[in-house]
Amino acid sequence: MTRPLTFAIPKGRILDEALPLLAQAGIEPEAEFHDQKSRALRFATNRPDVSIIRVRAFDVATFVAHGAAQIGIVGSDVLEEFDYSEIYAPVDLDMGHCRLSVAEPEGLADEDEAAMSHVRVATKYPYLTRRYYEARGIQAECVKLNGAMELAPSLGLSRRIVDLVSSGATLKANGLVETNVIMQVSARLIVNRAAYKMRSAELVPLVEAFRKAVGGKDAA
Ligand SMILES: Nc1ncnc2c1ncn2[C@@H]1O[C@H](COP(=O)(O)OP(=O)(O)OP(=O)(O)O)[C@@H](O)[C@H]1O
Ligand SMILES: O=P(O)(O)OC[C@H]1O[C@H](OP(=O)(O)OP(=O)(O)O)[C@H](O)[C@@H]1O
Repeated sequence: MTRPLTFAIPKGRILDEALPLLAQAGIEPEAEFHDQKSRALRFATNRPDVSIIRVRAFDVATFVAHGAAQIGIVGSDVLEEFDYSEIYAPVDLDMGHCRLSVAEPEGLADEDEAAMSHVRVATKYPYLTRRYYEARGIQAECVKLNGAMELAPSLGLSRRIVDLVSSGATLKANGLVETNVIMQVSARLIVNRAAYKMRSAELVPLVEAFRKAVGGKDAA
C-alpha cells in the first residue's frame, strides 16, 4: 500500500476555521488531535489514506513545497512571501480573512512617501515589504520579527511595521494606525505540484471535495 497522504494544517488561528471545512471534505482527525495536553504532531484521521500534521503557519508552505506533505492549508500572505514554484494553490477557502498592512504611530503617519528614499520596517514579511516599497522607489530595511511587531515603534526598533490586520484592535491597543494596505489575505488549499501529478488519483478528488465544500470558488 502507498503511504498515506500527509495533510499539513497550521496550529494557529486558522485551525478553528479549518476543522469544519476538513470535516465537510470528509476528513476528521483522531480524538488525540483535540487533546490540548498531547505532544503529538502527526495524527491519523477517519481515512486510512490521509494523516494530518499540525505545524506553524509558515512551515505548512515549507513542508508542502518540499513534498514532505502533499497537501495543506495556508494563508495567501505566507504563499506570497515565499512564492514557492512547487506549490499549486487551486482553492480559495474563503476563511482567515485579513490584510497585510503598513502601520505607524498615530500622529506620525502623515509623512509624504514621495519624499522618502529609505524606510526601516519591523515585519514577519521582509520579501513582501521590500517588494511593496521597491515599487514606490523606496529602499526598505527590514527587521525580522516573528510576532508582536506592534511593540517595535514604541521601543525604537523601527518607526513602521508591516503586519496582518483584521479588526484593527491590536493596532489600536498599541497606539498605531493603518496607513496602507499591501494585500488582502485569505486561506488557500495548497498542493505539491509533483505530487498532484504522481498521486492524482488521490489528490484530485480531495481538491474537488474542498472546492465543493466552499461552494465551487476557484483561487484568484
Ligand atoms: N488577525 C487575523 N485575522 C484573520 N486571519 C489571520 C489573522 N492573523 C493571521 N491570520 C491568518 O492566519 C495565519 C496564521 O496566523 P498566525 O501568525 O497567528 O499563526 P501561528 O500559527 O500562530 O503563527 P506562528 O505560530 O508561526 O507565529 C496567517 O498566516 C494569516 O493567513
Ligand atoms: O487586527 P486584529 O484583529 O487585532 O488582528 C491582528 C493581529 O492578529 C495577528 O496576530 P495573532 O493574534 O494571530 O498572534 P501572533 O502575534 O502570535 O501572530 C497579527 O499578527 C496581529 O497581531
